[in-house]
Amino acid sequence: MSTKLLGWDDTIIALATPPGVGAIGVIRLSGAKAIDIVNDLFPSKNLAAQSSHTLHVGMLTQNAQVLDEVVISLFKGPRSYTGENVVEISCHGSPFIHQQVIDACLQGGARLAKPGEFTQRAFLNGRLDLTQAEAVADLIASNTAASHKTALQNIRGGFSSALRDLREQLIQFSALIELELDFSQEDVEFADRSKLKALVENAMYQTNTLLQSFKLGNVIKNGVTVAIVGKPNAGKSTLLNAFLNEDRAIVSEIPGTTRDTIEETLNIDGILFRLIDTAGIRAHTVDVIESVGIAKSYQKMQQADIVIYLFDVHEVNADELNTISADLQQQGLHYLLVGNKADADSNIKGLYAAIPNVIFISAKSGLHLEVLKERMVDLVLKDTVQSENVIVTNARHFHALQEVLKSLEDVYNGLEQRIPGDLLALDIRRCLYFLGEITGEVTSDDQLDYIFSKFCIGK
Ligand SMILES: Nc1nc2c(c(=O)[nH]1)N(C=O)[C@@H](CNc1ccc(C(=O)N[C@@H](CCC(=O)O)C(=O)O)cc1)CN2
Ligand SMILES: Nc1nc2c(ncn2[C@@H]2O[C@H](COP(=O)(O)OP(=O)(O)OP(=O)(O)O)[C@@H](O)[C@H]2O)c(=O)[nH]1
Ligand SMILES: [K+]
Ligand SMILES: [Mg+2]
Repeated sequence: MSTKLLGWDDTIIALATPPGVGAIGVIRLSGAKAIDIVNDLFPSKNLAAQSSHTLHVGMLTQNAQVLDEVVISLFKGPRSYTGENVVEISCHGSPFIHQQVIDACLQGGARLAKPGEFTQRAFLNGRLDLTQAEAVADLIASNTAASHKTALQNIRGGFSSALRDLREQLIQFSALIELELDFSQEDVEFADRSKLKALVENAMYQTNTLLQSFKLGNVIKNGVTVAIVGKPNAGKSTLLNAFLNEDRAIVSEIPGTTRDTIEETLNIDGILFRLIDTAGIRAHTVDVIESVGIAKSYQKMQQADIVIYLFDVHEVNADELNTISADLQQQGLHYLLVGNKADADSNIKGLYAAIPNVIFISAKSGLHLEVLKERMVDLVLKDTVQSENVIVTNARHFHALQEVLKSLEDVYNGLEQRIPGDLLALDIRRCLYFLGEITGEVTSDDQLDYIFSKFCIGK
């Protein structure tokens, strides 16, 4: 594996716990000199002589000056997270102490770790494959039970093993083709082409399943943006507040109350919705700030995964609603038409007959809010594959899998057209190459640096 990385032999150091005051702060070192560097600051014991996975309490001391009373954890390579010597220093939770301890180690020969560098080393030492390393970053960023679950599943190698299955099928295919190539002089078709076809079809099916899981994966990882749009006074801000169960946005009977967009998150059934309350849209306004706000409403609407078009049931007729509906549809938006203020006596029945998909609510009283939530979840899950299996959550993996599928299609077409085995072997190799790109078997240093740079420092 790559050893060209600059500073690969260095011993690195970083604060592993969040900066700022906590009860305890953990400073982590990894590298060949980690134990020696800390040992020089730890007079009460010879750490180099201690076994791996042991704890040691004592004073951390530099130039006869005590820095802190600490607990030292020893992990001797290769039995550690990174596969190198790892030492963790648990200090008292003062940023001042952390800085002093880190400075003392820097003077002893360590250097500050780059973001993700501990995990990068774990990867380079074969402790994790790339999908598992990326899942570590996802786990840290996870903010719903679902995103936590998929990240943890991927750290344990769920996605890797799905790829391994795929890989084995392709290798089996290659082997059959190679066999044929060995006998090519005799001009025989050794490999049973219908068997080959079945193998490729199965691989295509598996790749497709993984690709289709990405839509759900993306939802799980990044959430769903929901723009609440409509005319002034439709009750958009009231609806946002009802969703959040708090007075987040200003509500008033004055049209044009909301000027700028307001964004808040809401977890419904494990899906993270990013709700955006927008300025009410009206055709004619002389107010400059309001018209800027309206422009922004349109922009948020275009970018949203889901649009809630909210209207006051007393202020709209069926014709107008049909026009609005057609307009949203034409823009290719996923939208829900929601009639608000259905609490008071109203013309609901007429509207309902006109447009059966309308959801009637009262944002003010909370009437049918649960129905709306259900419809939002339905809309998200509508075209997603429900699966207990592996879910692709990473755009990099998704794009590589698309390349895998393309190569498989080439193989399939090649079989149909009875192209020679050596050409088929090339397509298969390309396929294996893209699979290897996902797990990190074939990657450039630049690509790795890019992936790990998105981690936080100390990870
Ligand atoms: N204190 C601490 N907690 C942590 C981490 C860490 O680095 N330090 N981790 C960092 O993400 C996670 C745990 N990951 C780890 C993975 C492997 C090993 C390790 O020492 N593995 C050895 C020994 C196993 C054994 O003896 O049972 C090995 O696999 O050989 C340690 C932590 C979460 N909690
Ligand atoms: N009766 C009734 N009144 C409501 C309901 N929802 C909102 N309102 C009232 O409608 C008025 C406008 O509500 P807002 O939430 O400020 O409306 P908005 O769509 O955010 O308005 P702008 O920000 O100005 O575009 C307020 O007086 C609310 O109390 C409802 O379900 N029933
Ligand atoms: K208003
Ligand atoms: Mg408002």
